[in-house]
Amino acid sequence: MPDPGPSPLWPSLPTAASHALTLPTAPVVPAAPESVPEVAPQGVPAPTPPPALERVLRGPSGLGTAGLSLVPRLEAPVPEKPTAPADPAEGRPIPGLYFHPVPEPDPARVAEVSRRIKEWAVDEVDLFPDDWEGQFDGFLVGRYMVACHPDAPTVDHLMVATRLMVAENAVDDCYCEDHGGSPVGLGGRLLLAHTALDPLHTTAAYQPQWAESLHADAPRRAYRSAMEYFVRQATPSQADRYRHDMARLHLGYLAEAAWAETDHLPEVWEYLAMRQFNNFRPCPTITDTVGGYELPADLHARPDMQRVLALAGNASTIVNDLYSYTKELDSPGRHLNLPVVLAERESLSEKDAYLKAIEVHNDLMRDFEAEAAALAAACPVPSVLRFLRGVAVWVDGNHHWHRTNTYRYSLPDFW
Ligand SMILES: CC(C)=CCC/C(C)=C(\C)COP(=O)(O)OP(=O)(O)O
Ligand SMILES: [Mg+2]
Repeated sequence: MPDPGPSPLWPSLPTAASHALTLPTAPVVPAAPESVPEVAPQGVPAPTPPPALERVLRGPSGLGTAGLSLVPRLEAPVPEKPTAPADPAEGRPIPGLYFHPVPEPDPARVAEVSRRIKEWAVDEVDLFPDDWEGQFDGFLVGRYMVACHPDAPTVDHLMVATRLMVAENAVDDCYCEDHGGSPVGLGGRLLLAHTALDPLHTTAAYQPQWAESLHADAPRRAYRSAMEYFVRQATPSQADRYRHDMARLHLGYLAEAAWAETDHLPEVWEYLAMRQFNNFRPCPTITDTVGGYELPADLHARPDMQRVLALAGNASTIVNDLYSYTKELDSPGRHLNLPVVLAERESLSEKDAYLKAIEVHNDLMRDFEAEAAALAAACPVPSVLRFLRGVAVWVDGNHHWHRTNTYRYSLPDFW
């Protein structure tokens, strides 16, 4: 595959902030956070931006602003042939995948987030039994979140994203997948867990039983606590956005489970529709909360913004399908992912299906970048620009984590 050349989104756009700095492109608007309810259990090429827009995207220039020149979004070296990584622990990128490398996440921040998240998991929510500790550590969530949110102003902001990420994975593992999960009865479990995010409002007689239920298992304890921290940092509309995205996620889990129960093999487009919901979307869409500012609700709701977010989530999620392919082949039963569905539905060899899935991913990435650039040009509001950049950096950080998490993922032997 030819080198993709400069990023079509914003050629040398600074994307990652030193945490000592505030991004200059959008004022940090610390809007009033949503209050915690008392009863809640406490809990291809895109258009080139015009010069003025490009200046905003790049941040300041001129004398004295060098320190504000944030880490650039690096270009993707796309190797024709796999190359052995300098350090085998770093993993290697999927040959032919279109992605942007990111700078190594700040090790001091990674260490602090890792320390604090373990403390939260063990002491605050009793997340896992002792024998799952290795898997918790191997998930490397501190590195993941620092890579995805380089503009977070403080470690506290990073922790908001990190707790949610851990909680989301706890629900997926314990309710849906290989830590006791099952499609049977999933709807009931997910709905009750969803009330940890979107509280039940009922009569005084029934409220206490509901509040108590949120402590009944690790996924609910994690959702309840992570959401409580989140709403302290988020505005009401940011919290509402997150609840909507999580409802989408749970709908996706349910479709996947229903198909597993009836042994239904979806068409490729049907699989892609399910995966648009069973998707990383709730993670990049909190980038403004984690960055300490707000993308106003009416700008978030714009159809062109919604399309950008769906494409970003879809590209990020197909990255997971590609990097987790061998792990999922080794898991019991048939685990759906894009290469598996392509192989079955389009009668392709495993290798050709995997290569086609890479192309699907690359098309999604390019569409995401083109649509984001078009939106930036059409609506050059500072919070929109910063948000789009935050989403793009999240996509890149997500790829970085998948590539480098060799504890969890390994590539198939297709090259
Ligand atoms: C963090 C978050 C919102 C996760 C929701 C859904 C999810 C776990 C993924 C999109 C990752 O996919 P998958 O379940 O296939 O994960 P692994 O391949 O097991 O890492
Ligand atoms: Mg997967």
